[in-house]
Amino acid sequence: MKIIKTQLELSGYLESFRNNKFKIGLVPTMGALHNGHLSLIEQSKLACDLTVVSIFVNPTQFNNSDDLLKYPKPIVEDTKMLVQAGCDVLFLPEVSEMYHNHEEWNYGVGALDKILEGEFRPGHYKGVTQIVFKLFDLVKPTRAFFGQKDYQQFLVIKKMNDDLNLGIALVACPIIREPDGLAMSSRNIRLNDLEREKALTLYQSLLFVKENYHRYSLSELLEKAIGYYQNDEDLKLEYFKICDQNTLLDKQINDNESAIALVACMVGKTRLIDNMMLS
Ligand SMILES: Nc1ncnc2c1ncn2[C@@H]1O[C@H](COP(=O)(O)OP(=O)(O)OP(=O)(O)O)[C@@H](O)[C@H]1O
Ligand SMILES: CC(C)(CO)[C@@H](O)C(=O)[O-]
Ligand code: BAL
Repeated sequence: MKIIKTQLELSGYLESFRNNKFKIGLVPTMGALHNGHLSLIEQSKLACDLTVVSIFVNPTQFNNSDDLLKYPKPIVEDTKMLVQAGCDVLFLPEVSEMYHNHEEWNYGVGALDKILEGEFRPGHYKGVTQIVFKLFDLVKPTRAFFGQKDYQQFLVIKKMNDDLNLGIALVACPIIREPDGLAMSSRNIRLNDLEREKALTLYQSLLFVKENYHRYSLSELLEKAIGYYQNDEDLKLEYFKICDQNTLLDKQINDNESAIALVACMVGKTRLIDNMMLS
């Protein structure tokens, strides 16, 4: 595996592959890799001739400085995992390599920026689109692979890809879970044993809503789902919503048309998100 730290070296390295019409797959990550990330790499290796994984803890998408400071950075373990997974190129830039001072980014994310993650993490998607645009522009991938765990992020990136005619095939990959159902996340390692148990509430409440989607009205479903989080001081629910899969606007009726339940919750000091398709 080739490890590259500068944009100049990466674009130079990729040029001959591009000229030879190699299909390039890009898997953008923030590191602290787990099986969720590896599943994206696997998909890229199946569909592309060369797989580039980026590890970059992007400061502009963090609205909480403590969250940024505490973000895990186990680069030695990550590198080993990437070699084992058959990654071809690891792009590992410093912050100063990706940003210069007083840089502006004015792509408007629109309505998706005001709801759910956009509401609770102001400026988050501005930072995500800023870095993903840079990575797309640099790597010029044929395909880019993202996890459905960050479902709203996928819709935001899809919109940018369409709005700016970037022409990249975007692939949404299923959520990889621990055996008990907890969605894998780099932030899970911050949970203590008790919090790890309580974190399962996200999966359990989503599963309840999926299994009972046609049994109760939407308001009853939401009330029962929110009930999972009540009376526990370690769980601070930010939102539990049942939305249309395309717009992420609240569903009005529980029909069979593209519904998704999404949740964000603080478990102790760790913020977790999860979601589940309902139809
Ligand atoms: N459990 C998972 N299954 C599938 N894809 C995942 C999973 N977790 C993360 N991903 C995807 O991996 C890519 C990189 O995500 P990232 O590096 O932020 O990892 P993460 O585990 O989501 O970390 P965190 O949620 O703590 O920020 C994203 O496209 C994300 O959606
Ligand atoms: C897409 C991404 C790598 C951009 O920093 C990040 O938001 C993530 O890991 O999901
Ligand atoms: N996987 C989303 C990255 C973030 O939480 O900032």
